[in-house]
Amino acid sequence: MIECKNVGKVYRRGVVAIRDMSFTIEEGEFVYLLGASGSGKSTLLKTLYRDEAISSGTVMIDERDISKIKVRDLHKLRRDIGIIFQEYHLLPKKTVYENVRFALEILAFPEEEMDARIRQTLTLVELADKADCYPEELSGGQQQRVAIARALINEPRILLADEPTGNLDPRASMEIFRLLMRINRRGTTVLLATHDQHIFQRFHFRSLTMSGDSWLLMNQKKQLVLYSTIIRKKIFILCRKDEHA
Ligand SMILES: Nc1ncnc2c1ncn2[C@@H]1O[C@H](COP(=O)(O)OP(=O)(O)OP(=O)(O)O)[C@@H](O)[C@H]1O
Repeated sequence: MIECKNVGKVYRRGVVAIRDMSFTIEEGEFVYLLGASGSGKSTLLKTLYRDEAISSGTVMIDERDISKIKVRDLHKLRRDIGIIFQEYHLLPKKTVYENVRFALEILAFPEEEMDARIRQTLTLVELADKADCYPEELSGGQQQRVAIARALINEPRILLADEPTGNLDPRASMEIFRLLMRINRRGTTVLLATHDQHIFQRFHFRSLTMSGDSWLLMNQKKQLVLYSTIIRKKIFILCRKDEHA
């Protein structure tokens, strides 16, 4: 479970990226963070990964206050969290297989179990047949899937996805969204930051309407499937497990 209480983040020069944000995300949820450019989505994901320290409030992950984790113990937190970005950050001189293997080497994963784990993960992201290719031989969507495989290789309980489709065309984006949903159905909590509201239409949601302080999203049976709260003009949308199309 992820619990943020009154979280604030102020960068140098006094730039306020997050102001007094509170929410809870249960294990296994699929959470969309929808918001305009500059609304603080990336900052929020970075604070959950402890890549950025928060300025105020508390972030608890599985009842651990992550601000209190010592730098030398950060790897323990990050073992439970995978992260992907708009850019794929693959090693260009390593094959798909080697890129994913490298992540396991860093984690000092048992050598004898590596091959099975890598093959299994490449199968999950539907890249088993590309194991020997180099990144430059892959499409953008395929490169992102390598990045996803690398992020999932240690079977983290949480996957943070920061605009993973930002460089992709609609079709490749759709494949990535579907893959993230599949990963979520296997039990991984997914936080997806995007400013792409069209994904909801593409996933056959019926309407996204404004009601008072909240956005409501109905499916084709007019059931409420998403809700959101507007936090200081920033849109924050939660989608509960198994409720997406
Ligand atoms: N390292 C940094 N130093 C100073 N200010 C920063 C830093 N990173 C982000 N900001 C500022 O914090 C605010 C939120 O930025 P952030 O990148 O979190 O937004 P975002 O919602 O992810 O935007 P986008 O959709 O464009 O990626 C912006 O005003 C940005 O300029």
